[in-house]
Amino acid sequence: MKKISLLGATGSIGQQTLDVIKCHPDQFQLVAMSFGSNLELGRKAISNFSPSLVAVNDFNAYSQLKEEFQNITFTYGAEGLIEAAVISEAEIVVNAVVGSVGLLPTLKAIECKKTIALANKETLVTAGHLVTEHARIYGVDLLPVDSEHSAIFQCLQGENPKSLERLIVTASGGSFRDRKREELADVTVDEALNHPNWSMGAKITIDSATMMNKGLEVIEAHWLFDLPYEKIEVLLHKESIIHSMAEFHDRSVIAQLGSPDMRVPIQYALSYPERLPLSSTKQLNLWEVGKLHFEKADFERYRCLQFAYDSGKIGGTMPTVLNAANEEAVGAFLKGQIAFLQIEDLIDKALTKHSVISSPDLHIIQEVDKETRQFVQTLYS
Ligand SMILES: NC(=O)C1=CN([C@@H]2O[C@H](COP(=O)(O)OP(=O)(O)OC[C@H]3O[C@@H](n4cnc5c(N)ncnc54)[C@H](OP(=O)(O)O)[C@@H]3O)[C@@H](O)[C@H]2O)C=CC1
Ligand SMILES: CC(=O)[C@@H](O)[C@H](O)COP(=O)(O)O
Ligand SMILES: [Mn+2]
Repeated sequence: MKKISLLGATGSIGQQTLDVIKCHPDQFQLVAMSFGSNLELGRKAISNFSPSLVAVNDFNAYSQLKEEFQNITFTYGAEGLIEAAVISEAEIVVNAVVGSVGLLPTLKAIECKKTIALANKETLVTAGHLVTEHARIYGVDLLPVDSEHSAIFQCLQGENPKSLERLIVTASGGSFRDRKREELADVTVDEALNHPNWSMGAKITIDSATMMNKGLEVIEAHWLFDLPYEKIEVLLHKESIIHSMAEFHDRSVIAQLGSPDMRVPIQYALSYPERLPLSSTKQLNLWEVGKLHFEKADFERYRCLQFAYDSGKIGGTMPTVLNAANEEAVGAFLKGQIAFLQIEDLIDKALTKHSVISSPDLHIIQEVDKETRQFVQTLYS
């Protein structure tokens, strides 16, 4: 029985993780969970899984639940999130919170030698060098949940990492893939939230529409698979059937395919190195799909992709700025405070202003994250 602590239980990945746990009660047990403020889903998860510890970010939600479930331990705020990440009963921590708030609990969980099933890509973007170094020092596995990285991880099983030549990360193109840049000036939040293939949380869906999601994933791949940016390519593939590919030095290319369903990579991270059945996911019949399409990524159409490659290559605090500026700009767009194309402009301004600091420690990362958010806020408020 693998005992799991789930950070971000009320989100899109969190809910699908609970679904996987429910399908395999003989394999997985939820011992702790965290969420932000979604009382309804939080309450439901507590009733269904009876974890021994629940961390709630919102104080009112925490107070209410504490009254309702008197045999469960509740904790709240940023400290609470860390308590859930380090709980001694858990051997695996699924990090499914959104944003760089996921960094500290990841580092603390690694220090407690938990296996990390990582959905929260912002953690690796903002401080990939710290997280991977920590994992190496403490001898902890960082298992990818993100579909592209899980695909690559699956393609690499049994292979010698030295023979890996190139990673090909596929991209759906997001909500506006059939529109030209000139047609994006007045797009609405609802239109941007309408992803063609995946049902996901709001922030990642907007990232997918700007293609920042793919940029973040390139940086995530750099850290997870230890490859230089020159060997990581993005390929537009609108069906999201091939989840990514690995090319080896004999020019063999191995791909992982499947119907788009995040429960597959979530379950693989939880069951690794085994595979478990997942009969509720749709079987892939390529005759039903008919054709698969591929296109070269266009860096002028998708400026965020260029920002991400540039920041990743510069390294140091630049990816921290990229991530923090993006989180702020996407948050402002979702609240109707800026237009869609301003997301790119705000990120561009934050990157241009920043003087990079190399090999930053945690304190510097946190300071740069905070300063970047404050700077971006001055640009639209
Ligand atoms: N959704 C997907 O299919 C995929 C997601 N990912 C990545 O996984 C991560 C999660 O994405 P997704 O599930 O879509 O996001 P959601 O927005 O759906 O869920 C985020 C979760 O984090 C919680 N949360 C938000 N802010 C805080 C905070 N300050 N402190 C504690 N908890 C907080 C939310 O709680 P509440 O809602 O209760 O406030 C919720 O449980 C992201 O990094 C994303 O990029 C990667 C691949 C695919
Ligand atoms: C499901 C998943 O892993 C997302 O990150 C997905 O890849 C988003 O789709 P895009 O390819 O449109 O960014
Ligand atoms: Mn992805």
